[in-house]
Amino acid sequence: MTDHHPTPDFRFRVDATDGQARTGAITMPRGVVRTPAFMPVGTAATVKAMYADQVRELGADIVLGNTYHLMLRPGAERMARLGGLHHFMRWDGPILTDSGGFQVMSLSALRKLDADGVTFRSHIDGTAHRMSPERSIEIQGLLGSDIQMQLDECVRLPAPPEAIEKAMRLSLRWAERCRTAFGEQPGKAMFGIVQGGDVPDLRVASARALVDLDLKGYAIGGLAVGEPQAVMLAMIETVEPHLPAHKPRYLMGVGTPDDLLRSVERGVDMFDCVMPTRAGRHGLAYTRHGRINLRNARHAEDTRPLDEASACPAARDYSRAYLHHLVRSDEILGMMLLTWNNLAYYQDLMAGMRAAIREGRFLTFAAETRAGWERAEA
Ligand SMILES: CO[C@@H]1O[C@H](CNc2nc3cc4c(=O)[nH]c(N)nc4cc3[nH]2)[C@H]2OC(C)(C)O[C@@H]12
Repeated sequence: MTDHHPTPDFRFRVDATDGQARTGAITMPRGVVRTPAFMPVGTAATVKAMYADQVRELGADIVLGNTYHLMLRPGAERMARLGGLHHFMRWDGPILTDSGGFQVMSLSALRKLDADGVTFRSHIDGTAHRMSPERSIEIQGLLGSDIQMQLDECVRLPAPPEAIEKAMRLSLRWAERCRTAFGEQPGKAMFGIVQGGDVPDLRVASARALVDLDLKGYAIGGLAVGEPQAVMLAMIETVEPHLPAHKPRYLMGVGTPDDLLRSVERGVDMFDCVMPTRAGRHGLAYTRHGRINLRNARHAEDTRPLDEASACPAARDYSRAYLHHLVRSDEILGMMLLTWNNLAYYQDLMAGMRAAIREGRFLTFAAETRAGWERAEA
């Protein structure tokens, strides 16, 4: 496989395909993102319970930050005065930032959306804030983001088709305004976000209109909001043929290990999800043998590690009995070790997919991976 090095501009290369699955890399000044890629979520300038060095060592090339959280605390202008998000959190690789619209609608109180943006009150201290497409891009620039997301409106499903269409068209207008505000930034990218809910015609219209804007990458939004996996997969299948093969596809907020396998199979290149980190904090371990709830009493005297074959110390060097004890005791180390294990498992899964696609055995890899989850624990 051709090795990849950072490049002065933003470039995406597909090295191999297997069916619709692709593997390659995004190269940019701050580093190389091997695809398919999973981005650990670093919402408030930290991947919760992890040191940035650990996140890098377990194989993550890029992390996600959130405009909504960082504009409220510590503040976009303050972050710029402090040298930007990379310096602040000691992450020197690429960072992708979400634009804030989704988080405003899912986290803030008293929000009002209009044609020019969204007005809302902070969930932290109740202060009033205004976010327009231009302000969202300005904030992402102040943070120093390498891949900036357009401001969009994500409608919660189920919703009437008229509401879905209205939000999709607003998001298209905001995509144009974000592209204008972003301008030309050679080593960086602004991605559009395909909306359209669960209405195929609206999904296609959204994708085609965004492709006409000739953006550097395309996200599929409006999913992973509680809809059945079959609906999510159907929307990927609907949108994928209308997205250019030579640009990255990013499925926002996804997902479980099974979601990742099925979405990569359908041509998705990038993912982010709070699942591995959030589950780790709640005592849940993702492993090759499936998901294990360490709170369960059956682990109380189990001296085996989570996975003796793992390169991750959290998976290899600690007994399930100890992890059970930490979780039952609400010890901070329990959250740390299970977060570490989960992120390492997710990165191992992505690395396994990349190799399998290169070797033309993706479907076999997927089947073997699922079989490993089914094999009931001894
Ligand atoms: C497993 O954690 C829950 O699953 C949701 C992740 N699902 C998700 N879908 C998304 C869609 C969009 C979008 O359309 N546009 C923009 N800009 N960003 C988005 C971000 C998204 N993340 C989390 O969101 C809640 C709060 C529902 O719980 C988490």
